Amino acid sequence: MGCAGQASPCPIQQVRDAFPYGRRQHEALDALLDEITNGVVQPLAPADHDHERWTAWGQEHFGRSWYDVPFLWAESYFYRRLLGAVGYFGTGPWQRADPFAPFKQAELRGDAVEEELQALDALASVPAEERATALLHASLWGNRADLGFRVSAGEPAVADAAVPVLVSDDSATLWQLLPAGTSATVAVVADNAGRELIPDLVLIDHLLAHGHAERVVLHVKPYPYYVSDAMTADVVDSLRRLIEASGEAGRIGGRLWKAMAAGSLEVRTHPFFCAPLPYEEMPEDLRKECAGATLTILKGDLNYRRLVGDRLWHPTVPFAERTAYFPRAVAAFRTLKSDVIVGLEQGTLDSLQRSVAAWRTSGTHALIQVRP
Ligand SMILES: O=P(O)(O)OC[C@H]1O[C@](O)(CO)[C@@H](O)[C@@H]1O
Repeated sequence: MGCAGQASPCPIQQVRDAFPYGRRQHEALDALLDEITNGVVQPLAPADHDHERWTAWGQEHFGRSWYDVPFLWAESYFYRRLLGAVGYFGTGPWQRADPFAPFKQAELRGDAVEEELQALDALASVPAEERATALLHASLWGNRADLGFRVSAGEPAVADAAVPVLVSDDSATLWQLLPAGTSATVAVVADNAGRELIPDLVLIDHLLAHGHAERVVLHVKPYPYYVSDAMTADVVDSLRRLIEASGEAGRIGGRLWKAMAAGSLEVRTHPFFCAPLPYEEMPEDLRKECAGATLTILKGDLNYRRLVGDRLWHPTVPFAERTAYFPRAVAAFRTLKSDVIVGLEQGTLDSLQRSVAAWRTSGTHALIQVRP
C-alpha cells in the first residue's frame, strides 16, 4: 500500500495531491492514515451498501492492527476504505469520481503509449504467427507497463542474461486451445488500465480477427482498486485512445468498437474481482461464467496470487495442481512482483537461484502458465 513509512508512494497522499477535495475528504483521509499507522482495523458503517459483504469477507480482522491481518485482505480493504474516505460511494459531489483517474489519464496520453501504438504499424506486415507471439508478449509485459509493441519482441533487459526472463512459457498450449476457426469463448480478467489494457485489447482484437475466438468477455473491476486497475470507464478511454490513433491502432480500435456493438466483445464486472479472497472461493455465478469459457486468461500479479493461493508454495509445485479447482482451462499472464510462484521446472529454479536478480519481485521476469 505504501503508507505508514513504506518506500513506495502512499495512495492516500497520491489522491490528496491529485484532486481538489474538500475539508471533509481531507479529514477522512487523515483519519484513515492514522487508523492504519496507530489504530486497529475499523468495520464499514452499518449503512454502507457493502457492509454485509465485507463482514462476510473477514469479520475476524476488525479490531486488529493493520499490520497483523493478511496482506491480501488488508490491501483490498484499504482500497475500499480509501474510496469511502473520498466519498466515492456517497451521494455527494464526489460520487463515482475515480480518485486514480488523473494517473490513468496521464499514462494514456503519454509518449510511451503513443510510441507503442505507432509500433503496431510495423507489426501489421509480419507473418500472423510472429504477430500473435509479439501481441501475446505485449499483453504479458504490459503488466509491467514498461514495454511496448516491439516487433523484436517483448523482453526487457535483465541483469543476468543466462537466466530466462520467461520463467514458464505454456503459450503453445494456449494456441492449441484456441486454434483458428474455432467457436471459442475467451474470458480475459483484466488487471491494470492504460499501458496494460491497451495491449490486452490489441490481443483481443487479434483473437477475434483471426478466428481464435468467436467471443471475448473482458472482466474488469467494479470500482477503483490497486490504483491502476481497469474499470469499464478505462476500457472506454482505451478504446477512444485507439480509435483516435492513426494507422493500424485506429483500425484495431474501430474493429473493437464494432465488436462491442455486435456482442463478440463484452465487458463485464463482478464484486468478487475486488474481493480479498482466492479464486478457489469464487461464487457460483462467476464459476458458471468461467465454466462457459473455453479459456479464462487471468492477468497480473494479484490475480495470480488469488489463483494459486497467496502462500509461499514450493516453486516446483505444479500449476495444474494449484488450479485443479478452476472450472475449465485457465491461463495466467504475469510479471513477477511478489514471492508467490508455482509451476517452475527444477532447472529453471536452480538457475534463478544462482542469479543475482530479485527475480521473484522486481518485475524483470514473467510467466505464461496454462492449465488446459
Ligand atoms: O497489478 P498487479 O500485477 O496485479 O500487481 C499488484 C501487485 O502489487 C502489489 O500491490 C505490491 O507489490 C502486490 O501486492 C500485488 O500483487
